[in-house]
Amino acid sequence: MKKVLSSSAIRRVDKKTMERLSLSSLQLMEIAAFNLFQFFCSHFQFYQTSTIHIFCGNGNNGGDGLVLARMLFKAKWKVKVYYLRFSSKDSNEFAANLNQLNEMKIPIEELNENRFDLSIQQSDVVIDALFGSGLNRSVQGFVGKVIDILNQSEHIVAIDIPSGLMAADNRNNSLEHVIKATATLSIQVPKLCLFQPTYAECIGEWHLIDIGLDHMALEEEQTPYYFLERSDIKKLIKPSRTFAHKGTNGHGLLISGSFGMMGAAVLSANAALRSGVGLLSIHTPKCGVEILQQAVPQAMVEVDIHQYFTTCIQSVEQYKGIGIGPGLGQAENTQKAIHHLLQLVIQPLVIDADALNILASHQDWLSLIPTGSILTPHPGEFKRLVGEWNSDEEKLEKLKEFCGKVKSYVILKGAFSCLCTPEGLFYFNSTGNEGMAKGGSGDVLTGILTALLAQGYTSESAAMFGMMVHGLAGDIAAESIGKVSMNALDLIEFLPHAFMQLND
Ligand SMILES: NC(=O)C1=CN([C@@H]2O[C@H](COP(=O)(O)OP(=O)(O)OC[C@H]3O[C@@H](n4cnc5c(N)ncnc54)[C@H](OP(=O)(O)O)[C@@H]3O)[C@@H](O)[C@H]2O)[C@@H](O)CC1
Ligand SMILES: [K+]
Repeated sequence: MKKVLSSSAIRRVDKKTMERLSLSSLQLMEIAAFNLFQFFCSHFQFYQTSTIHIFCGNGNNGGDGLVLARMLFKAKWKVKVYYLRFSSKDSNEFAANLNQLNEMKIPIEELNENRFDLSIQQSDVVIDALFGSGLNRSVQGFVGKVIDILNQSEHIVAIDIPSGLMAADNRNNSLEHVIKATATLSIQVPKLCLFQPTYAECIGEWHLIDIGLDHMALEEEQTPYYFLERSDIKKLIKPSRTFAHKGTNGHGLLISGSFGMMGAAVLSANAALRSGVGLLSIHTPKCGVEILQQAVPQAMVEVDIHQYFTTCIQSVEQYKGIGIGPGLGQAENTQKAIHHLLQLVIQPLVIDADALNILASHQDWLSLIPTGSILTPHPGEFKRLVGEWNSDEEKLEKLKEFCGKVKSYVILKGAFSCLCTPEGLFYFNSTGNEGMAKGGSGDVLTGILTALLAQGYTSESAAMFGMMVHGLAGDIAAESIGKVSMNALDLIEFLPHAFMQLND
C-alpha cells in the first residue's frame, strides 16, 4: 500500500530523507534524476532516434530536468535543453546544475518573453520539467504561452507532475495552461491528481519512479488516501482449511434478476461460485427459475411469488453474505421488498445497481442500511445518491460524508476504483483497465463481494480483496484476449487465475 501524499508532506519526507541518509539536496536530486533516466531509457527506447527537448523551470523540478538532460546527453541521446526563469530566484540545485551543463558545454537556451521561438518536429519528444510539486498558483503569462505551444507536440513526458497541475487540489486552479502529457513519471509518491478522471488527459499513462525516500519518514506522514497494491491483499486472504466443507465456506444469497435481465443474475452467481463460496442461493422471480437452474446448476433457486420481478424476501438470517441489485429492476413491489429487507436484515449487504437506484429515490431508507454494508455504485448511480458535484475533489468529499452517514463502505467504480470506508479513508485500486467498461462487469463484482462476505471476510477485507481480484481478472483478460473483445464473461473465466496470482 502506498500513501498518497500532499506536496507539503512530500517536502517533509524529502527533508527527513536527506537528514537521515546524510544526503545533500543535490545528491537526492542526482538520485532522483538517475532513476528517471534509467526508466526513461528502458521504457522509451523507441524515442532514441528522436530529438528530446527538455524544458526546465528554475525550481527543483527544473533541476531534475537539467540532471536528466545531462545524463541523456552523456548517453548520446539527441537533447536540446531550454530553461525559463519564472521565479526571480533560481533554486540552489537548479543553479548548480545549470553551471554543470555550461561547464560541460551542453547547449542550453534561455526562453523569455521576447524569445521563445520553438521548432519541434512531430516525431520529437518534449520533457516537461517546468513545475513540479512547488506549483502554488495558476500558471499565467509567458510560461502559460510556452505550455500552450508545447501542447501541440505529440509526445510529452512530464517529470513528477504535468506543469500547471497541482498535486492534490485543483479547485482554485484555473487550469488554463496545463501540460497535456502522454506520460507522467511521478517521483516515488503517488499524488491525488493521478487518480482523478478530470486530469487524466493531462497525465497520460503514469509510472512511479522510486528514488529511495526514507521508509520511516513515509510511515510518519498521516494521510486519508492510499494506493492499494496486490501485495496488500495477500495478507488478508484466509488460509484454506483441510477439513473445510461446503457449510464452513459460507452460504451466500443473491437477490437478482427480473424479466429480461436474468443475465445479470447469471453473471453475479457465476462470479460468486468462482470466488470460494460454499453454497449459493439466488432469490429470483418465477421467470428466472429455468434459466438459472440451467445456467448455474451449482446454485439453489429461491423462487419469488411473482412471475417477473422480486416482490417478497422472507428470512435471510441463514446467509452470511447477501448481495442485492443486479438485474433487479425498479418495479414498485420490488421497492417495497427492498424496504422490507432493510427492516429485517442485520448483517451487512452488498448493494448494487437497481437496489442503489431504489435507495436513491427513497433517501429516508438510507438510515436502514445495515452497518458495514458495501455499496458499489458507478459515478452515475452515486450522483443519484448524493447529487451532482462540481469537481473530483468535491466528489471525494461527498463520498466521505456519505460513507460516514450510512456507516458503510462504498466502492466507487471506474478507473482506479475508489473504496471509501466509514472512517473516511480512501483506497484507490491498482488493478483494472478500460476493457472492463462494459455491461455486466459490475454484476461480477457483486457476486465476488457476496461470496467473500459469506466466507466470513470482514466488510473492509472483502471490499479490498473483491475490488482487487475483480480488476486483476480484467487485467489478465486484457493480456490474454485484448481489451476490445473482453467482456464480463471473461472476467469470470479469468477469476481463478486472479485468485491464484493474489495468493502466490
Ligand atoms: N531534493 C529535492 O528537493 C528534490 C526535489 N525534487 C523535485 O523538486 C520538485 C519540487 O521543486 P520545488 O519545490 O523547487 O518546486 P517547483 O515545482 O520546481 O516550482 C518552483 C517554484 O515556482 C514558483 N511558482 C509556483 N507556482 C508558480 C506559478 N504559477 N507561476 C510562476 N512561478 C510559480 C514557486 O516559487 P514562488 O514564486 O512561489 O516563490 C516554486 O517554488 C519536485 O516536483 C521534484 O521534481 C525531486 O528531485 C526529489 C528531490
Ligand atoms: K513537470
